[in-house]
Amino acid sequence: MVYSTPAKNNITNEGVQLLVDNSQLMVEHKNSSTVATKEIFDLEFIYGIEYDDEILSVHLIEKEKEDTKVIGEAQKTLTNIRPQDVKWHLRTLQFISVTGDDKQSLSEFAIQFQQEALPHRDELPKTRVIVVLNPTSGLQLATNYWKTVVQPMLVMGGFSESNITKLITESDGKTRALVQGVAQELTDHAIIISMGGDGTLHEIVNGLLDASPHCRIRLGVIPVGSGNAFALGLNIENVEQATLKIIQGKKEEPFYMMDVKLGQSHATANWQENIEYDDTKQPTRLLVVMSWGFHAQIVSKSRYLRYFMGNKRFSLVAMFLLKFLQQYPGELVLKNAMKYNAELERFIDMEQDVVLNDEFTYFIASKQHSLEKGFKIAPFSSPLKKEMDVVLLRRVDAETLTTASMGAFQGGIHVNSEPVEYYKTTDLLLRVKHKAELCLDGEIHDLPAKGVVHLKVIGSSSTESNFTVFV
Ligand SMILES: Nc1ncnc2c1ncn2[C@@H]1O[C@H](COP(=O)(O)OP(=O)(O)OP(=O)(O)O)[C@@H](O)[C@H]1O
Repeated sequence: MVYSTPAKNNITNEGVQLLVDNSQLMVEHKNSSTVATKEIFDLEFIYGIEYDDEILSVHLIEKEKEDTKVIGEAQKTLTNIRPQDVKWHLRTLQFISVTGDDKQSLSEFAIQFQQEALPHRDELPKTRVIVVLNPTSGLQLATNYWKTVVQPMLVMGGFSESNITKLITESDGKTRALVQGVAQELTDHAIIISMGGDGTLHEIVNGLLDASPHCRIRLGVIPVGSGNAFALGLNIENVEQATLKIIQGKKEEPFYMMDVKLGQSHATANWQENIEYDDTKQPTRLLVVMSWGFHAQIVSKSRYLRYFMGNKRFSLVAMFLLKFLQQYPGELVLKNAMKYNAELERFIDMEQDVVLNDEFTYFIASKQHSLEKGFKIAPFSSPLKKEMDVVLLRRVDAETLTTASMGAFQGGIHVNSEPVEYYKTTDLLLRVKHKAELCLDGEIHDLPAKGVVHLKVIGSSSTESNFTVFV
């Protein structure tokens, strides 16, 4: 529906015509010349609309101009190939009526405009919000983002300050128990917001599942970590956009994770049927990745560079590991698998279990398409789909692995090249020959020789749990 009103810019006093059409707000400037210039704002970027004291305020997020510095193809290396961050900022437009007679028109416009742009606005003041903030994630900007962006947006969007509780995470896995405690007291439709990276989200989701509250819980993911793979999997790239999704509440979906069990099997035949699982450990569900070999080594060796180097640390450690490239012997079983066929550009059902007994150079099982911004290692993976994606390379040299990694940084084109094997599965078993380090959602775990890792895809909404994520 199209509706409009005359108004004046509250700061410049310039006369304008406000018009909403086709999910856009148009502000037509009535200059002294006969030609009116127009500014257009998509309603999807609006997080607050107020009509107060006869002033209409429209709060929105806006993309800043991108730095257009382009690196030529030939100059691209693993250390300079990462994409630049696109910055966003908050902006407020303010309008008043032109004459006393127009007041009615402006206030009616405001009501209609709010109903269209923010249809869930009336539910927000009574909604309970728990923000779990990790001040140490990524470049340690979470606290600053909370004060300058997230909290002001939530309140302006309609949440009540008295219904928002902020919890600060604790180190060494203690956040999981903290969230478990909080989740037990939550009522239906409460929102839990993760303000951290994937490690923080991992603890929050595991804590929620431990509590298994019988009410519906809604998860908001605000990426302030280094990788932010889960947020990227939902195409959420920045703090402003993530907060907007929670306020607008347009779409919420259940998501899928990988339930992981660790064990050991010394059996020579039929080892998959003879695994001794370590039942002393708490259940663990992965939201992002299980890796072994080259990738797990990058994560392991770059752990202590987190605060100093941002994501460049991964490239630096990768360059070093490529010089001393190792192969990792093991046995892999993928059940209900599909394999990517680059020529057909689709996955093909495998009639039988995929069984590989070989030396692996690179191995990841991922629920997300990108492990960090730009690094699209499993291009068709999604947290909203029932499969995990497995990307592997066997017995390759450093040059082949470098080419594949560069392909992942170029939109995921590596999956079209011969040495890269790309599968989808719901059930995976891996037995390593030698003692190994595994990366489980960014944390390093030791596996003994003949150690087994078993991954199964599970959903966030089931008989035991019921939670969704804002998408
Ligand atoms: N208050 C705290 N002090 C020190 N460390 C903390 C604190 N709270 C959480 N941590 C640690 O932060 C780590 C998780 O960080 P998180 O994953 O959110 O950020 P990141 O590693 O920068 O991002 P990503 O996982 O997306 O790459 C965990 O190791 C956890 O123990």
